Amino acid sequence: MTQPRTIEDLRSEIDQINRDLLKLLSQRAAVVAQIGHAKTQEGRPNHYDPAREEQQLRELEALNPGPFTNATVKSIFKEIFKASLALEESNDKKQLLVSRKVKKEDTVLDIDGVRIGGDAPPIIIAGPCSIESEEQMEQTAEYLAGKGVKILRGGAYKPRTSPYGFQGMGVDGLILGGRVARANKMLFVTEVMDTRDVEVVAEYADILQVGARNMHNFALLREVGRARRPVLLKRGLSATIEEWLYAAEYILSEGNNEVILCERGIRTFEKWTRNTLDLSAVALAKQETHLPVIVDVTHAAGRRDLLIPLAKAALAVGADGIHIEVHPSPATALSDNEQQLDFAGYDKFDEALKPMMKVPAGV
Ligand SMILES: C=C(O[C@@H]1C=C(C(=O)O)C=C[C@H]1O)C(=O)O
Repeated sequence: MTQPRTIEDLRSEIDQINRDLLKLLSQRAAVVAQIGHAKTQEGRPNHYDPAREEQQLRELEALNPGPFTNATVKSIFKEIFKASLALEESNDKKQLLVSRKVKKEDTVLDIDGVRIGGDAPPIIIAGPCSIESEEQMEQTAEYLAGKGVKILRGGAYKPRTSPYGFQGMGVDGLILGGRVARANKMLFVTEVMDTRDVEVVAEYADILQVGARNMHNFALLREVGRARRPVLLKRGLSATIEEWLYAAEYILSEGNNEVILCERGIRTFEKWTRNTLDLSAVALAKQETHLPVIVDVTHAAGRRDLLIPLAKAALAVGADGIHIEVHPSPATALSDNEQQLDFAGYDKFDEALKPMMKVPAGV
């Protein structure tokens, strides 16, 4: 008669089984990583394959010798699949061109001597929401240049909620914006909304803006990725940080490394501000990527009284610059009346921000 085995003895057998299981799990993970790599090479954006998982679960069910129920076996393997998928995706992320894991040092843009990102002092991008007239653009550019602003903004193509709202001056606006910026030794940034316009916008603008509503327009992202102009990429209204960074990846993957990320507030349940400024996204984007990150305080707040505190907060968390709308007469502006600053308002903004503008961002 054999003696019943002691608990200690049985536990040491379990310990050995654990070691074997761990070895097998690690072997499995190594194979999963290879599959993940192959998927990335094939350009498959989605690593999750529910059909493949389902097939494995069916086979395991058929083979299950017990004593665990099928439901238990399935839930254990589902955990393994989940961990495997996470592994595949994190390996994949390590290879993202936007990632600090790929490029440790900050990307510093130098656009005709205007430096953005890294150790450069924070920059201001300012100008009206829409380009409306010669007088409006000349007055604004002259005023802002006098304040030391190096980058003039102004929309020639406007993504308006209503198709009947003012849609922008189009090519005439581009010509005007470019000319006025140059006359005041400024750079000109303007939004491009359509792949068909990238070429003409790039002809007149120094920086191409992809707006929040187009952050998921992958054809446009690829097209600006092929343009030889830096790109200002706004975060989408409801985009996660990950989606925003993937949008930037589209641009870099086409060979254009000059991307400035712009947080502009996201849609939340809050009604007292137009959007909710997500400062953690700024800090995270700085941490996860090597790209310059700026904050559009105008669209984040949607109201003038918050522009100064939000801009200060943005710089405090490491933003490389601020984007703000300024108009000679906001009350008569063709868009965004509630949120653009007039010149007196900008004087106050400039004064309030001055102490934070000299030091490099991110300290
Ligand atoms: C490893 C793969 O990727 C994922 C992980 C799976 C797994 O761990 O078995 C199965 C399907 C995918 O969701 C694969 O597609 O085979």
